[in-house]
Amino acid sequence: MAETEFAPAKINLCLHVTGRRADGYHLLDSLVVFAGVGDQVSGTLADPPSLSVEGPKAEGLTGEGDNLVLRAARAMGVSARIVLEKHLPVSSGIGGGSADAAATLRLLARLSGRALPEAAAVLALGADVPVCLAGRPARMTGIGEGLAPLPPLPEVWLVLANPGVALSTPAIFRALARADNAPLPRDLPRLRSAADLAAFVMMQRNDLEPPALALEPVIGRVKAALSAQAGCLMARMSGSGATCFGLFADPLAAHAAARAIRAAEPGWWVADAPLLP
Ligand SMILES: C[C@@](CO)(OP(=O)(O)O)[C@H](O)COP(=O)(O)OP(=O)(O)OC[C@H]1O[C@@H](n2ccc(N)nc2=O)[C@H](O)[C@@H]1O
Ligand SMILES: Nc1ncnc2c1ncn2[C@@H]1O[C@H](COP(=O)(O)OP(=O)(O)O)[C@@H](O)[C@H]1O
Repeated sequence: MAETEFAPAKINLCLHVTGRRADGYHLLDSLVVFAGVGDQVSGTLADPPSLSVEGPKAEGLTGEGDNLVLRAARAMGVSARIVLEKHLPVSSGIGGGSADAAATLRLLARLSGRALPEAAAVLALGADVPVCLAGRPARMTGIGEGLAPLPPLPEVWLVLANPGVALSTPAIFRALARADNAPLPRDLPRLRSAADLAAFVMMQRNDLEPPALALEPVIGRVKAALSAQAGCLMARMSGSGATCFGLFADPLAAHAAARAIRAAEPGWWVADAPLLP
């Protein structure tokens, strides 16, 4: 029987780049959360393995061997017939490929009864795959292998907007002016309300935003469109872009904001969803 796993969008509420390793990978200090919008990975055990990609964002992604779903299946050593229903825009800073890889690992572990791969093999799939596999709000450090769970966060809604330009993660890291930026505060304050969370996040940064903005000035319009919506507490770019998020205390305001942006910018991908606990 086919089983399904949800692959939620990953949002970097803040992303401080604090160093660069000898191999070129960057050290990060990031608050990572997940939104109730994402892809779906379904499958059954089958030989030979196969992947079909469906859904509104399937275009541009093929069932070829370099798809992160198939790479994750190979890391599990499990042969399955898999269907990826793609809803998240590709190369957009919300970790769609990493979320798909993590969902595939969970799915195939469930179907086969096998253990998940070792931490190093999970990280080798992508720096964002460990946090996506954990699937809980976390402070992410190292290149993505350091994970500390965050204390419970307040109820908050996210509006995500992407202008339809794909940004390559390595290109954005290459364009970063300096890698030795200040980390997040050592101790995070207790965040009791959406307003507390937004006020704290607003004092932090996404160090990848300036290079992304330089390459794709439209990101400035995306952030401005989110910030201009009634009830938007703050807006910022996620990951290496170009998706930006807005934080909202009120789900109706978030929904109205998403509808308004969609109406004004029919070419953009826009979603509203709760922050997942
Ligand atoms: C920037 C972040 C922030 O969460 O998110 P996205 O923008 O991809 O969503 C991640 O670190 C991306 O993770 P992921 O997309 O899995 O990256 P990988 O495939 O491992 O790496 C792609 C390339 O990005 C660069 N890279 C990635 C991670 C990192 N900590 N330092 C880097 O310098 C390297 O050039 C690497 O070759
Ligand atoms: N299942 C997948 N979904 C999205 N991208 C994938 C997938 N498999 C491989 N990729 C490749 O991974 C790269 C990064 O994709 P993605 O995870 O969407 O970026 P980001 O982490 O910036 O949101 C793209 O070049 C894409 O072609």
